[in-house]
Amino acid sequence: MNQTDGKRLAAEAALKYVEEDTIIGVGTGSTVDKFIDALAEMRMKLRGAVSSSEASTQRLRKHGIDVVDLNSAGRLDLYVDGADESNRFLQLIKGGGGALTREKIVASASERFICIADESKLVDVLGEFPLPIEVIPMARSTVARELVRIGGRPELRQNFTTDNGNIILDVHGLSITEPLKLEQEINNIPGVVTNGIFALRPADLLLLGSSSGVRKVETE
Ligand SMILES: O=C[C@H](O)[C@H](O)[C@H](O)COP(=O)(O)O
Repeated sequence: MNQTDGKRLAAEAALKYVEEDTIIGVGTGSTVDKFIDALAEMRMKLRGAVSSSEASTQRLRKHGIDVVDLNSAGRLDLYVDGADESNRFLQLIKGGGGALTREKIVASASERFICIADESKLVDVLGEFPLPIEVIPMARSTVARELVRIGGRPELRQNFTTDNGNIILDVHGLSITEPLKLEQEINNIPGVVTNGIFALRPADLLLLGSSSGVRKVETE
């Protein structure tokens, strides 16, 4: 089984957590694309979806799923999204697709966050995947200098603008042993919109797809 099959299995397994007549929060990425495709079969039973990116919005609409503004949706019961890395506490690195800020907003508006991924995403220590940080363009250099000061090697993501009109710095070389602390520290740098550590709001359940099926990992 390859990574794509693992993603598909996890995405399909998430479907059973979706309740009828609700508005569901939907993340972004290749794993979520599979979830959206699976969600299409129950579109008539959904009230709609709050989307975390323009890409997911387009895909949801293509399947005939109504996309609802978060401001009119109120609090959501469920948010489903992928991740670039997860530790066993379900603290995540996200933002490989650049959608981290809207993802963090929708996750924070949701009672339950189910993360879907293939088994390669589970790691002991976060940080092998370069940490994405969304930055206001005029602050690129000042933010980059601060990131070097805390031990990282920031690289500007080339030819990329976020859905919010900002840039992404991908930070290499961080071994994130205290995710909660680092998430707050980086978010305090002026010019940072948000960073891809999801520790203040970790996932509640991780569904990991692999050749032996779907493994459930819950917070300890
Ligand atoms: O910005 C993108 C998101 O955080 C994705 O959830 C993350 O990059 C994982 O993507 P994929 O499912 O494609 O591995």
